Amino acid sequence: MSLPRIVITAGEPAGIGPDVIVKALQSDITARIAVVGDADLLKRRANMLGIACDIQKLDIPSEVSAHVPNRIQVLHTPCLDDVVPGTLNIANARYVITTLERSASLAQDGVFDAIVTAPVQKSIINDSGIPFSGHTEFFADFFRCEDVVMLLTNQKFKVALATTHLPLRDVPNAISKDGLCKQFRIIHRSFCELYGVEKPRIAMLGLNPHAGEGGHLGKEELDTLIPARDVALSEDIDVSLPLPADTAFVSEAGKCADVILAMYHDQGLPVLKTAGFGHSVNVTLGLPIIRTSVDHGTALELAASGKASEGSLLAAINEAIVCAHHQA
Ligand SMILES: NC(=O)C1=CN([C@@H]2O[C@H](COP(=O)(O)OP(=O)(O)OC[C@H]3O[C@@H](n4cnc5c(N)ncnc54)[C@H](O)[C@@H]3O)[C@@H](O)[C@H]2O)C=CC1
Ligand SMILES: NCC(=O)COP(=O)(O)O
Repeated sequence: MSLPRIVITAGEPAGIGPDVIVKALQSDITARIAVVGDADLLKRRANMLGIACDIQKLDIPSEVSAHVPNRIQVLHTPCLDDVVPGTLNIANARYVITTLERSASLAQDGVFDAIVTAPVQKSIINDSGIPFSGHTEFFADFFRCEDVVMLLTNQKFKVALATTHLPLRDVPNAISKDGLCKQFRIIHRSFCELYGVEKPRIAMLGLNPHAGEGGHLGKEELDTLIPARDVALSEDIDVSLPLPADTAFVSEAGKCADVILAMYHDQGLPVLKTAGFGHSVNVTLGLPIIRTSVDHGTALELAASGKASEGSLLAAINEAIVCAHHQA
């Protein structure tokens, strides 16, 4: 394929999104790259960090050219109010959503092959009156996908989540046999298409301690997880019996698997982030486009300090490039 075309969204303007973008784009990257965000904000943040870079406004998105270190092509989308690094401004919440909508439309129109997102502050978007639980759910809605799967990946683990951004008390009711079956199919198909794995092995974690201890510590394994697995096996999708989550990551079954499916956000992600925070990537499986993201949040306290690492953004851009080549 010709050079993959990547669009990066600039994220929460008061956070470290602009920092990690100007830092990451100092590197040589083999792709066409444009940033959707406020060009003046990026210029100011680069100055604060002492990074000399050429910020070029790009009027026609399809004219995005090959990336050159320290040159940033920007699809200028102005902030709506002042930006003070580290201080959230509710008046800019709508700007953040506009950057997501613009990137999604461009990807939908085939102008870009992949969207890479810098972090947003979910709370300020909600405080502004816009319901928002995450990029994953936003892009699923935008592309009208009933089911998508959040996958985080690094050198050591690939962890998919059966549920994403919801209160812990709502988790058991959000896990259903049909829902799991759809997720198994999405994971299976995506690992074949995006990662070239012929028959992906999915290690499924139990929801309850000791995977329910034969029904004595919770019934979800018997009533929901195992019946969903039976359907998967009948479709030639390789899914394990529910593994006790506390040891799954160090067990042979976990180590041999291509992907571990955790039942909820904080069951899987602390393990993955402990193993590789700063170098992990968040990928949304099941969208009609490629979408990757950083493994971290807005880290407001680090904005404009120069201390935010661009490692995860570089990994997310690289992952998008690899996926784009696999899909070509
Ligand atoms: N992809 C996204 O849009 C994500 C957004 N968030 C949002 O970010 C906000 C803050 O979330 P937190 O839980 O505080 O997580 P956080 O990732 O912003 O911060 C956690 C810790 O990691 C450090 N850290 C984060 N990124 C770093 C980097 N690039 N280099 C060096 N250190 C870094 C921070 O200083 C802090 O100590 C929340 O609103 C959350 O919803 C969180 C995760 C992902
Ligand atoms: N912990 C992952 C996270 O919060 C990022 O989610 P999303 O915004 O990529 O959906």
